[in-house]
Amino acid sequence: MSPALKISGLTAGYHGTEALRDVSFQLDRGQYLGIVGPNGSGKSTLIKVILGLVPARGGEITILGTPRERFRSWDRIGYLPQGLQFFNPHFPATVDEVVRLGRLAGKRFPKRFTAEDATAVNRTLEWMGIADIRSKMIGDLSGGLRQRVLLARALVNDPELLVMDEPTTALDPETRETFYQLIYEMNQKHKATVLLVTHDTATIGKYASHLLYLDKRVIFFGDFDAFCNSTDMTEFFGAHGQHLVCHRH
Ligand SMILES: Nc1ncnc2c1ncn2[C@@H]1O[C@H](COP(=O)(O)OP(=O)(O)OP(=O)(O)O)[C@@H](O)[C@H]1O
Repeated sequence: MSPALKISGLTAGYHGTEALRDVSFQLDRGQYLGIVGPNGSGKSTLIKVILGLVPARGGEITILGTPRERFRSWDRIGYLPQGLQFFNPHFPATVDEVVRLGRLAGKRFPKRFTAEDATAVNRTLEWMGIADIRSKMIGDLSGGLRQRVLLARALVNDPELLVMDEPTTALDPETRETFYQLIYEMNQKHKATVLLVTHDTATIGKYASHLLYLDKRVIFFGDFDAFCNSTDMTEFFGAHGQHLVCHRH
């Protein structure tokens, strides 16, 4: 089977700024990649270039076996953008309607809502534990519940690739843990490939199978054991920094 994602020699930037330099890595189906790195290290840019929201300057991207330029099956990808940045709290929609929108987004015209769509929406609402609030206006919910609704929207098409940019920043520690559990379940039970940008280095080792440490270029890419056993990484981060990522509680 083709890899979920293959990136070779990717470079990108904005006007005078270089954001990504010669980035290469490959993620196989079902792997869970944690993307970490300091502020401004290009993590969000990498996600946006993969999704075609920011143009690449050079290099190649293959998504689910198809070159990025020809990839059109966006319903196979679930995307949860950074924080709640694209969310307007006055958006006049119920929880149910927001999740339905995720279902309609992948369709061509005429965008009809079918019985199969209704089943997928119901199943996802149940799974996310938000079926009982389906008629509530999204603007009336707490940040944690709202984020869960947006995750439901990203998951309603049963995506093969789930892409998330710092999804837990607005959440309290308990809600954050529940959120990580839901994503982990998606990865383990549904075999979805996960790409998660996070500053939560102390938690990511518990869930992710692979780690990408980015600082415009790739400082490290590989599985967690390789990271934890790497003397290069001990030198780079210091033993304490390496341990913070490697302890798994
Ligand atoms: N729209 C933009 N226009 C111009 N420069 C940008 C834009 N977005 C990001 N940059 C710059 O590109 C570089 C990489 O930014 P990016 O947001 O990808 O980093 P990041 O690792 O996601 O950061 P953070 O951890 O703070 O979210 C930074 O120098 C940033 O200032």
